[in-house]
Amino acid sequence: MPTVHSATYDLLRRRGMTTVFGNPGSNELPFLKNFPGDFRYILGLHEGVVVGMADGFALASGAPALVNLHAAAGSGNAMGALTNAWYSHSPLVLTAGQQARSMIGVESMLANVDAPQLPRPLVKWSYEPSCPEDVPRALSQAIHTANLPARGPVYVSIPHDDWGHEVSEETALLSEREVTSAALPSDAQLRTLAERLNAARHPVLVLGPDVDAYGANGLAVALAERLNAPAWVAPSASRCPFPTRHACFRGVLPAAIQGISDRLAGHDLIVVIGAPVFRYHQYAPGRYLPEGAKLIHITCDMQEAARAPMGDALVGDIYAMLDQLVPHVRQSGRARPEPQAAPEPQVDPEGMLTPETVFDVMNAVAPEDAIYVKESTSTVTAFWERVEMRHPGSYFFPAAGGLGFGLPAAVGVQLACPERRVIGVIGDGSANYAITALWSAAQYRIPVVFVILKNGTYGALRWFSRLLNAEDAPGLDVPGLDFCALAKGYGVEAVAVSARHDFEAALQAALADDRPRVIEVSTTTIEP
Ligand SMILES: Cc1ncc(Cn2c(C)c(CCOP(=O)(O)OP(=O)(O)O)sc2=O)c(N)n1
Ligand SMILES: [Ca+2]
Repeated sequence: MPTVHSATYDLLRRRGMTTVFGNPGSNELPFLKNFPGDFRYILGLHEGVVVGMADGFALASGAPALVNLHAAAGSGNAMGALTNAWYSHSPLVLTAGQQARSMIGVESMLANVDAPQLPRPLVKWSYEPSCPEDVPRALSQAIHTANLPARGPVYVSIPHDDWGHEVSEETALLSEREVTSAALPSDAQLRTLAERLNAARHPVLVLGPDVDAYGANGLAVALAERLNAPAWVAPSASRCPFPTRHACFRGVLPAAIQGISDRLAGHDLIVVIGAPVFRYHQYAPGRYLPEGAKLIHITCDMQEAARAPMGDALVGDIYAMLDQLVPHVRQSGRARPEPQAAPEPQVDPEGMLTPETVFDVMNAVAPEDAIYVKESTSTVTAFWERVEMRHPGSYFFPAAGGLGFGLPAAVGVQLACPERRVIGVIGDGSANYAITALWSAAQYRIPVVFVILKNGTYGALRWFSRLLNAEDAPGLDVPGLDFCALAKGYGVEAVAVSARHDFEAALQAALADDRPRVIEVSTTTIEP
């Protein structure tokens, strides 16, 4: 007779979920025993690293990823990383070991009291099966829930004395299921949408992370070229949905209400695709829309559509909708937008580099299909201006701004995409939230190039402190960090540089290596 243990591994195998990201406790050992030879376990030394690696892996592979955490304390450590996974529509299946069923009520050690409540509201679904026999079905429901639109993380708490229980032969039916969605508007809805685009005098596209997640970058280019319209990236960009040297490309919108209206002034139709409307950040009240503008929102997420403060919305599969829409959009007679001018090189002060120079060198040296995992908050604008990104899946940034994403997500992305090189571009503040990811990179020989921009401060907070008139706030500097010593302590070779040619040589050497490397670059601080 099959058991909960054998049925679960059969189900995971059938779904291709044979990589387990985890950090174990005693509650997890009955799940991990007799670990099948065709599975691999990627250990993270902190649950924030575990979920960050799984998040990068799921976002880059486009498939659900399995996470196995320790009960309450482990799941609690993962909540920061879950904020990003929730907003990036990351299909993570989090499992957490629970105390034995008879020991939960007395709240013995390692009991996850009221377990399904713990990860909310950062999961689509959260559950603890009412009996051992229901565990395989619950995991099947978790996998399909994570993967159906809008995709997102789910959580299943499993008592450790369930794994040996026998289950019915019928459980095998779970592994045969195919559950897919085909959310397409009606022909009439698509034609109405096309007519609005064809009638617009000055349309503009605002493209978000779900264009990249659905692999619809090429369709976004086709739409922009049909319309001869400028294409902005939606604010707080967590992915790159459009080639950044295309003539229509205009950069990333500011994350401020009035700032967006100012940038889009003069357009009569704003078409937002694959992003919420909008992921504002700094509080800068103003008009939601420029004078005379209407907004249409195309999204895979009904919550995004429902909560927007203005405009019309259409919910469906981003790729399928654009694929059906583009042929109905007439070729515009407007002139194609002019490409943006390349930014001027910066002059570096003695003994350090400007982030702009770092990015100019990175753009010159890195492979054209490199993948960037970014988490240096004050250098985002300079990065998008100077580093060219052409292909889908080229950029990942924490979708909720929850730091501690960059280092582990870079490891997960590289694990998912061994054929491309991953470069982590991490601030010296952010690097500390999940620094133990370096250990996992070393242990599993995952050749990420970690570039740590060392400006000795929380640069973005310096800017915010001026905006919020709190310049005397304490705790905004991070002096005295030695990332070479830290990296070596976790088994990763590292070098510190402060001159252009040294950084260039170090980056070339790191890209030629099949082991992870850290490059600590002394940089100035720039105003975001
Ligand atoms: C988990 C967590 N803690 C604290 C913050 C607050 N925070 C912090 C601490 C920032 C500074 C990051 O500094 P950095 O060195 O990584 O990058 P820059 O110097 O380029 O800003 S930006 C920001 O929002 C956060 N976003 N997430
Ligand atoms: Ca910094």
